[in-house]
Amino acid sequence: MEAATVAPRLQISTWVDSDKVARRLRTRSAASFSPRLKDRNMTQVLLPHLPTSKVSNRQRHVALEVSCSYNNFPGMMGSGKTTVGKIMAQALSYSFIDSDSLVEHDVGGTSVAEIFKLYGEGFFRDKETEALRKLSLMHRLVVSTGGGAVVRPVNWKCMKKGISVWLDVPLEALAQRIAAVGTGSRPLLHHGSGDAYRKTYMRLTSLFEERGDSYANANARVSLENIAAKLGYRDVSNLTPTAIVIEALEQIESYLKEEHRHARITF
Ligand SMILES: Nc1ncnc2c1ncn2[C@@H]1O[C@H](COP(=O)(O)OP(=O)(O)OP(=O)(O)O)[C@@H](O)[C@H]1O
Ligand SMILES: O=C(O)C1=C[C@@H](O)[C@@H](O)[C@H](O)C1
Repeated sequence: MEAATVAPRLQISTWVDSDKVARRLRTRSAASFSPRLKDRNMTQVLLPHLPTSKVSNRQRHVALEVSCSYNNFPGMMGSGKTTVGKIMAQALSYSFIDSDSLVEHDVGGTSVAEIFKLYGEGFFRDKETEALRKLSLMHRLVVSTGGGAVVRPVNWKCMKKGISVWLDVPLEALAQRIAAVGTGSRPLLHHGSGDAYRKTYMRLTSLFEERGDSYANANARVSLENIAAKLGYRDVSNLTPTAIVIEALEQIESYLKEEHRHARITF
């Protein structure tokens, strides 16, 4: 379903008890949600405006009907697409899938690193395009796309069948996360010797120079630096995945509102 056809279904401005939602968020570690209108393939998400501690008791919340049935997360390696995507899927009562895992499955359970080694990057990219095409036909799904999926325009045709949300994480934070777990499973980073953080940071910098413009094609952008600034944190490493999911839902809501406004002007 094209996002533009989804926009007119957006509903906003529901008032709920902020403390209750904050309590639920703390205990469930995911955005508070209540499945609704299942027959129409919709889910209502209660979305608190952050930070809850800095606003009055009876605070405005947004009820967002996400009637688009396919969301996807492009972003650099290690940006948290899997972590954030799984929580988002749980919040929406959608399924979650990682496009790299689908490629691995389609190549007989061969890991991405092995696929690169045995058949080369071109073969992997073709399989990735095939996987994204299959996924774009599915419903009620959140997808974590491979970090390099954004470079092929044909992949965007698939990703734009739903709403794409770019997880924008500072390269320093990415390099720290990746260096901490090692680069063995990431063939494009697994080169050379020396300090793991520095090597990873340099490689990520050159990949981002090539791809930055492509990530910006996404319908919405979630900047960890912006969330940290809103919450008064100095460092993005203090952000919980739940806070990132909430920001992602807010950005989707803004995107849909803008699409709705645009559709009303056009028609
Ligand atoms: N908000 C966060 N703060 C700190 N670490 C995080 C956060 N989100 C994810 N991580 C960690 O970063 C690493 C990468 O996360 P994840 O696998 O979700 O990223 P990804 O974008 O799916 O990566 P890839 O594209 O390489 O598969 C994991 O070790 C995860 O625990
Ligand atoms: O950024 C990339 O090009 C990649 C990211 C991973 O998700 C895998 O898709 C693969 O390692 C390539």
